[in-house]
Amino acid sequence: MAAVRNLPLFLTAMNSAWVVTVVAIIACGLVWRRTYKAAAGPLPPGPTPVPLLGNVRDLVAKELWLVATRWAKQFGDIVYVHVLGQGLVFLNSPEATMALLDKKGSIYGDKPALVMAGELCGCENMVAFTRYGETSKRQRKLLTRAFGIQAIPSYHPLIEAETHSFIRRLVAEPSKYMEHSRRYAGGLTLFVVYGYEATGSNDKFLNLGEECVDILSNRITSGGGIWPVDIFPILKHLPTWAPGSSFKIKAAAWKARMEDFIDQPYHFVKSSLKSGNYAPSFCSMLLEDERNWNPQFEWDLKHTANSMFSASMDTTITLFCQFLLAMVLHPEVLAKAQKEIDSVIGPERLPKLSDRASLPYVEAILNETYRWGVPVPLSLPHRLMEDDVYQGMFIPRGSLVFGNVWAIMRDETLFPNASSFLPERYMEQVEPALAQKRDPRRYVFGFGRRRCPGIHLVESSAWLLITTVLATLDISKAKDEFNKPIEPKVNFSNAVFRQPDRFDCDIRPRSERVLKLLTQAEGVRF
Ligand code: HEM
Repeated sequence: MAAVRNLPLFLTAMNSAWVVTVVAIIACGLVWRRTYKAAAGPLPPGPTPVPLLGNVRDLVAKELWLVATRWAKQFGDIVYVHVLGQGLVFLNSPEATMALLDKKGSIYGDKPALVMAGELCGCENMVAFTRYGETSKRQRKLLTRAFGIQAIPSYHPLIEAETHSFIRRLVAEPSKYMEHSRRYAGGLTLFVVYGYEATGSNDKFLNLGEECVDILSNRITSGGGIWPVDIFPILKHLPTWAPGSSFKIKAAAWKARMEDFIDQPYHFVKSSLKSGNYAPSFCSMLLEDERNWNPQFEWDLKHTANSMFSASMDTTITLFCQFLLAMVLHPEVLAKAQKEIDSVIGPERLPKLSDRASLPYVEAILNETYRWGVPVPLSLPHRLMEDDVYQGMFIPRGSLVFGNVWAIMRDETLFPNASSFLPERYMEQVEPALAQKRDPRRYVFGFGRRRCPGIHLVESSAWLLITTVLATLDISKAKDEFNKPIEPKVNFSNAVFRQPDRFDCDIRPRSERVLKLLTQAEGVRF
């Protein structure tokens, strides 16, 4: 997906003679490759490519998932396109995603090699960028120990505390809901990962973390993440005085900030551990046994820990904003959920994670928020490590494979009236096999060996977040000067996350009693 966004720009920026030469070389390679591979079966169907450039013109930066889903309707479960010979495969059904990304995870578990983001900007050891192999296996092992389902209850008290702080900030400045959700996601991750409690919105690590997420999302991957040096790695050897080498100077500056963010919070945990004054966290849990303190282990730990901040920010903000939007558009759902919460929890306390089993309608809202909101509609691409064949179709090694979560979550046969927000669909009793197939968690957290390791943390934190919002706040459309409701204008400009751009809404506390409960909860840390 990343490749796609930058290519037209990239091509116009290059010297045209050079482009023609390069394209010709790639085309020869392609022709050879296709002839050679014809025996293995046809490529999966897809829109007709133009000679040499492939499907460059078919790919768009904005809401590519809509285009990919139109292809799914036209060509079926699996669609193949290519850009300058780089294959992109879209898997559009539960069956295709499970058969390939899950069941054949050992050959579909790689990630694309990005010279700029990885090697030059220092992100190559972030979990989401790590190539499949020994490093990624060691990182995943650490993540499973600290974020496996059995570890999550130890984070419950801090999830509750961060949720209450978030609601207090929302009450104080409702129009800044996006900033608050960013602060919530960052604060929760810093605490869970490093045991570091951010102080206010001008906190040093929060600021550094946000600066790095900004560098990553808005600079390194702003045009889609593919730079000329990713296509022609030889460019990395350009001296910094040479024309066209400014990317190297930028990369060096960004890398320095990334390294600060890898090192500084990690040193904080180590010195807190030495002083004996620390809050339990992902790092402290793994560092408590000093026998582990060898260079390899510490290197893995600090890079793994650092990956969590950027991985959790946009996903968490997107999920919250989708939930908020659903409540603005569906007052009947909000009212029904509040009725359930009031009857189960009553007016004397705030919700707790232990209330979960007693609130089936709230559970249905969370399910429907994942499904309707689809936070990462094309998931993140996996790189196929060996040639493969699926239903007689040949998938070349090196293809970037996307699970088209959007197409699955909008499949009318699985979800009648799929574009409507209807939590009731998750209240119906259905056969266990169908319930499993319709469970949005199977898709929205990615696939196979790269599936999101934060899922169990999100399951608790997102549930408490939406339940506490429902219990304490009224949400509705904003009003104009004539007191007429303003329809929220919804636009999705982010290329990877389906994060609604800021929209108008009205958020206010449900009652004086709620404000009192929130004040009482203040200062109760654990
Ligand atoms: C609503 C919240 C979240 C959603 C929807 C989400 C979704 C995803 C998706 C779709 C992927 C790509 C999986 C793939 O390549 O197949 C991913 C990867 C990842 N997520 Fe999450 N995520 C969320 C929150 C979090 C949180 C809170 C953390 C950490 C505390 C986290 C840590 C990661 C990491 C480290 C990866 C990279 C895994 C790898 O490549 O091996 N995520 N997530």
